[in-house]
Amino acid sequence: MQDNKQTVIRLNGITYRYPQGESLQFDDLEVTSGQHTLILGDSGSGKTTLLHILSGLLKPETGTVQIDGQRIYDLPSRKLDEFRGQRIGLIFQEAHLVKSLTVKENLQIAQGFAGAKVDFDRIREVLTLLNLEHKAESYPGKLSRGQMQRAAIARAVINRPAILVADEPTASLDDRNTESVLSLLLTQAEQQGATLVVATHDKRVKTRIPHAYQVSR
Ligand SMILES: Nc1ncnc2c1ncn2[C@@H]1O[C@H](COP(=O)(O)OP(=O)(O)OP(=O)(O)O)[C@@H](O)[C@H]1O
Repeated sequence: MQDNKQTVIRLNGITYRYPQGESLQFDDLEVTSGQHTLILGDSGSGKTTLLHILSGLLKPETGTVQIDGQRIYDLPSRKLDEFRGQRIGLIFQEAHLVKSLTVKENLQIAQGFAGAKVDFDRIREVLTLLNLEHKAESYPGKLSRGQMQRAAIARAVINRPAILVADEPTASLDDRNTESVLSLLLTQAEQQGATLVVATHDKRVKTRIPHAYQVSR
């Protein structure tokens, strides 16, 4: 049911070098709306680096990153932060929820970062979708691992991003939890109209997301 094929991510001529590291080079990539994509590659090949680059967190040494047609590194940093908050939902290995804030407050600040007004109806809706409404007033330290993961997904989707970026979301999960996290990500992406980009080594993920991009050194 894809009614349009707009390009949501376009990477051209990307290279990056960490201080004292070797230069990482990435093939060009184009992802169209709804074309969920796996980022594959050996350990250390640069998958996390690429996710940071396409999310506006790490400026590449060369090349351009376009999200929804916007060259993101042409934006001044405040605008880039706002753009990221609006268009990109990030789910990294550590949940990075603010520990001193409740789950609900974490979602409020995510709305604030995107320059949006706090929308309690939306917060309630997302918490309900992710089966977390009973944890709205809990602090992250009081959540189980699975609840923490769902809270991270809630925060990632709260602003209805065009792109959902997840780094190894199933690492160290058993088959059952892998299946449930994958279903959650895919369902959330479908429901929110987002395109999913997932970096993984996990063979179990490959069967669910056929479009793949290979990172190699
Ligand atoms: N902060 C950093 N400072 C210096 N070098 C780094 C830094 N982060 C990553 N690197 C190096 O950059 C290369 C790519 O790392 P990256 O984390 O992107 O790989 P990856 O494919 O995500 O690996 P893994 O699958 O093991 O998580 C590696 O050689 C790594 O050692």
